[in-house]
Amino acid sequence: MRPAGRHGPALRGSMSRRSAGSGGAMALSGVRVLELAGLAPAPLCGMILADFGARVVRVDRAPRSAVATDVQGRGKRSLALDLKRPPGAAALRRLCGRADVLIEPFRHGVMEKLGLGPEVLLHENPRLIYARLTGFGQTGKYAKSAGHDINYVALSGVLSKLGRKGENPYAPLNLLADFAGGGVLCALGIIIALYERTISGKGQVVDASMVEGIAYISSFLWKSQNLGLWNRPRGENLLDSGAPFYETYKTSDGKFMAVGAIEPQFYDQLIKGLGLDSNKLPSQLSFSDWPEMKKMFASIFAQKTQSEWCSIFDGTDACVTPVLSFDDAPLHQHNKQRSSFIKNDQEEISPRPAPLLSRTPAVPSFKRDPFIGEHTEEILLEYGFTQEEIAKLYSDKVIESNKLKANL
Ligand SMILES: C[C@H](CCC[C@H](C)C(=O)SCCNC(=O)CCNC(=O)[C@H](O)C(C)(C)COP(=O)(O)OP(=O)(O)OC[C@H]1O[C@@H](n2cnc3c(N)ncnc32)[C@H](O)[C@@H]1OP(=O)(O)O)[C@H]1CC[C@H]2[C@@H]3[C@H](O)C[C@@H]4C[C@H](O)CC[C@]4(C)[C@H]3C[C@H](O)[C@]12C
Repeated sequence: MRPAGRHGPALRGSMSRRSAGSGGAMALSGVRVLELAGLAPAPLCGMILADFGARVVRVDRAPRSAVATDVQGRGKRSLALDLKRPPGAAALRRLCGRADVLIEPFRHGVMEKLGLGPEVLLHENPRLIYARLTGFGQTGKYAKSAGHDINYVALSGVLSKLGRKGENPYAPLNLLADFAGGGVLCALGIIIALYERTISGKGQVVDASMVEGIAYISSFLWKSQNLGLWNRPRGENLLDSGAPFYETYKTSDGKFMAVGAIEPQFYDQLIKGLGLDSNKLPSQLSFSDWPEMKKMFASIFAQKTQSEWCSIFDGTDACVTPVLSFDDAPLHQHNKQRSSFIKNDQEEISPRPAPLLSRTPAVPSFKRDPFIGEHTEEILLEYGFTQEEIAKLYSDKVIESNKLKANL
């Protein structure tokens, strides 16, 4: 269990609770999703769908792994099922027969080995959206290779653009491939396929490769190659820490300010806020002067606290904002005014689902994440299994239930 947040009730109830009902049904209400338990990308994809109303069942492994690794289980229920046992694979086929979406997070070929490939499941349920979220995609030299976020960002070409002058390329945590190019784009692919199904009545396979996902998201970098924004070495360009007006700077209290004053009219307000005279400075886009300008800005930002700089720049168009910690971000006035962060029943703070729909917004669950196997029986009954069939699956050790722990 994650440490309880240190914040008061201010964040709680800042959104209507799903159990309290929030007027209209959510956009994905009624959509049945089966998410085969994976590491990080697929869990985010499933959580996005659950936040917007889909009924997401996470299919965990039985026998249960010691540690539940899905920290993105919000709004999901858990069924523990051994897919390697034929009755377990048969049970998943039955579940898929009544589902709208299947999300599978394994490397290419695993589902086929289990007898659960698209040919089988789409034959039995032609309306199924079969989403395959992988690092390298279902084909190609690396299709059966292991990998993680950094490998995918590297193969996409994007990693070569990330990092400061003179340093190695740097992957920003596992945000770009796992989440932006993986979980989020896979969810987009599923929604697009669901929309198309309203016209054709047919499902299809979504081949979500994280390499291609992050590459696609970086289209701006590719298509702006001729604008002169990226033709200098890594760390010497406009947006990759080369420019003094697109950088972070340390303040006297050891915190940081983020500066993004790109356009001349905003840059002028930055210079004014720093107490400088633009007539005595080099031109904003004088690349050769950028290193010295950076040193000058750094020495000025070091003279005041983060709060003092906020007093100077808040409300201006200088594009200067405080670099907030995870403790501070939920409490910042702007984020509080928009309820951008929520606190669940376990006092855990996390970001509100985005984007905010005006009429059918996401209403995230505030309950704790499910224990592995917590809803096994409930789900099987809901999907048409009889008590006798469930008892047989239990006795064959194909399924596991964790109901007791949940009731403690
Ligand atoms: C979660 C934290 C953050 C990780 C993010 C990281 C940076 C990433 O990039 S995640 C993205 C990884 N890539 C993909 O998802 C692409 C597609 N998937 C794959 O390529 C592969 O799945 C793989 C490479 C990720 C893993 O390969 P693996 O060989 O393990 O699996 P597959 O080939 O896919 O086959 C799956 C097999 O499993 C069988 N299966 C599946 N479901 C069932 C079922 N229900 N019943 C029975 N069997 C099932 C299936 O049949 C396949 O079997 P075969 O292989 O025989 O065919 C993590 C960061 C740090 C981690 C923690 C840390 O490591 C310490 C602990 C270590 C401990 O071991 C676990 C707990 C930890 C706390 C650990 C927890 C988390 O992982 C982290 C926090």
